[in-house]
Amino acid sequence: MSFVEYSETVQEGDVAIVYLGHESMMAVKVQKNGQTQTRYGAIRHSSDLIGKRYGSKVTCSKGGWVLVLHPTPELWTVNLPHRTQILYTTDIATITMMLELKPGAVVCESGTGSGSLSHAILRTIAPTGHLHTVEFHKQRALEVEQEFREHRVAHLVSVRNQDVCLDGFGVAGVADAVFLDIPNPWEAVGHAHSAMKRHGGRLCSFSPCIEQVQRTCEALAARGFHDLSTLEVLLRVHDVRTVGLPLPDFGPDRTPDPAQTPAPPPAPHASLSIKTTTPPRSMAGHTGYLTFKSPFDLRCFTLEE
Ligand SMILES: C[S@@+](CC[C@H](N)C(=O)[O-])C[C@H]1O[C@@H](n2cnc3c(N)ncnc32)[C@H](O)[C@@H]1O
Repeated sequence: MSFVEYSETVQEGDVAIVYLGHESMMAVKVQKNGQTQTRYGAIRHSSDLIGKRYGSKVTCSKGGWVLVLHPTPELWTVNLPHRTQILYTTDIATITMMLELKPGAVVCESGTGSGSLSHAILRTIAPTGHLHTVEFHKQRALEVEQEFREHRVAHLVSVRNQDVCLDGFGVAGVADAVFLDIPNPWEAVGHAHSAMKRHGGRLCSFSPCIEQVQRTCEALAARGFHDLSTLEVLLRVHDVRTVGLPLPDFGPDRTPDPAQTPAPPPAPHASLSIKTTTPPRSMAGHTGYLTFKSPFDLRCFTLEE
């Protein structure tokens, strides 16, 4: 198992996702003689997991069953141990698209936080790209490094335990894209500029507050970044369902019938069954503003030296 390569069967040392239901999953480190308790009873790793195909149903000790799933960055995002606030898949998808991430890309990121975005970046830039990620909290940097090893993506990422505003990303002139998720991104704009390839690249900064966005835009403009755009991603998921629509009753048919037979009475409570969608009654609200050096700029831009 690796987060960037699919395997057919569960092996000792894998991180598998145990799926009890859409709202109930957990990441499990598969260990010889290990056990995991669920509300359906225990799962014994040696007999119930190791050697089973990913996607299999596994029966727990109390008779209920769960599914054992191959990990993906999306499943990791909803199951990872939270050490910080994290980015979720709706924002991550937009960031990936707007930064034009693809296999082989070199990306700089700070802060690493809980590694939610990092895993999605790694899956996208594998097998030949590289992520340089900077986290100034020592324990968080160590823990995420350990996870990258366990998820077998460590060869694609360098974790640096330093302050990105003071010490930058530790690389110069290599990045196709830079991503910032720190409280004071305007202080890291100069280092983002130095990390990028000389012929340019893409930048995104995530901030929850509009005052942070304003300061970041000022710093970006002062550094020669142009065509800035800020967007907010709000997802509305509509419910697709079947509804019954009552048919109107227009009374008996009064057109003359040549056969003089009385018109049949309308069917009582006639209704039509159709598929339709209903908008959500509530939805996830604001997460943050994403400020980009806009990819809609068709000119090839050159960073000012
Ligand atoms: C909100 S979290 C990032 C979450 C991450 N994007 C994710 O999806 O898991 C912000 C992280 O930035 C780190 N941080 C804040 N300022 C920093 C700086 N100047 N240099 C490096 N890391 C910094 C914090 O320690 C924290 O772990």
